[in-house]
Amino acid sequence: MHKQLAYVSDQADGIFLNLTSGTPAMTVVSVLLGKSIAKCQLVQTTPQGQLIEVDVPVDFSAEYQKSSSTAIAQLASKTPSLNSAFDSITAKSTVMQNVIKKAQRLAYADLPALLLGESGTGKEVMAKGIHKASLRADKPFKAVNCGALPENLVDSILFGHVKGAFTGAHQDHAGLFEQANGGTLFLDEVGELSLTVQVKLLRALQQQEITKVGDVATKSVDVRIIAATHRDLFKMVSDESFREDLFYRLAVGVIELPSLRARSEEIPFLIEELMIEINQQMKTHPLFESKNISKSAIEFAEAYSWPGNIRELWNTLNRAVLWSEGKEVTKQDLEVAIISRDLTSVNNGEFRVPGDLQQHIDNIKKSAIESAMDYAAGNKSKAAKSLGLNNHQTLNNWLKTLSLE
Ligand SMILES: Nc1ncnc2c1ncn2[C@@H]1O[C@H](COP(=O)(O)OP(=O)(O)OP(=O)(O)O)[C@@H](O)[C@H]1O
Repeated sequence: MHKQLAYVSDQADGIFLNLTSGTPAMTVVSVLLGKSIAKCQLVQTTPQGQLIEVDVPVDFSAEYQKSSSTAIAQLASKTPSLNSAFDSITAKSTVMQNVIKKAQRLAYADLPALLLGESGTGKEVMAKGIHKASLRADKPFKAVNCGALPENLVDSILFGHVKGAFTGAHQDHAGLFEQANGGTLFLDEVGELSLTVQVKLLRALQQQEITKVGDVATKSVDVRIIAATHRDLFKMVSDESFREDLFYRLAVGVIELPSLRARSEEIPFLIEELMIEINQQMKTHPLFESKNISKSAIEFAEAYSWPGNIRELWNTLNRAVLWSEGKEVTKQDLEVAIISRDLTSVNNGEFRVPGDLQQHIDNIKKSAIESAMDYAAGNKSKAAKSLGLNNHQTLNNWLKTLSLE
């Protein structure tokens, strides 16, 4: 439309723009263009089919024209640029880019969101992104792990309490709903909530008000809920361990975070970013030297299944950087650094231990001993103590068996 108008305005003596046709967003674009670039006469159609002139008493300066045309170009483009709120989320694969586009749309809509996905797939970072991209960005973001809420304190943690409500309640306490008022409350692992708490949560969401423990008055709260779970909530609803009414209240905008294996093309980019972060973090350590990672290690990482997803990748890289001997993290360093449940996992029906388990244990021991000896400036008793060993004799045995002497 921008191009068309610019072309027509060169040719014609006068241009009329009818604001009635199209969506409200198109009307806004027409007014902006008509009052700035092409200086059109704005008209609209009456219900009787007549054309009447519209008076829009604004004029845009040349300065504004420049910025408005960028904004118009963005408005008109099919794929709006991604909000910087999601910058910390690596999304190189098509599947992740689509997830972020959905999340961005959801952020603007201010609806409850439900994030599904295996552990470590980035549900919490996504919740933060949605909050930052929303109109609530300058209001609080509070997060709670529902799986870690003690049953006897859950009311107080979520809804708060007044002084004297129970033994130990020495002063009034604002619960998470009140602390997040105006902003977002992230309910992580929502599938872990007991049925009793689910009822209380549902009530707070339905009525948009809370009652503190020990209080009679209610308080209105305006909180956007983003819930997350690695559980199959649909199944939980069908076997009645999760309330259906609460499910439908939370599952308005559902976003599924894909596992890392489902977006393995992203692994090299993630590794690159995580290595920069790890090197940066370790910089303060006096014995640390910056490390890079070999091509074969990256290829190994791309082929590995990462059951713990990005969290596991991050932890494994940290361990590999810490224990690797050279300046480059090798495939073997990475294999050795993979611990976690994969050690006991069954692959293709066969028990599989990635890498050499004894080698892995020896490497950990060697590095720990070397660091302890550095720290103790060669004093074996001090080094043994710092390693948690009972006496330096045990350290001597270790030094011998690991050929460090
Ligand atoms: N796309 C991504 N880009 C970069 N880092 C990411 C990405 N997704 C997740 N991470 C990082 O991976 C780690 C795990 O992410 P997060 O805690 O958000 O996962 P989660 O799905 O909420 O896990 P859980 O279900 O166990 O709570 C964090 O350190 C996070 O910063």
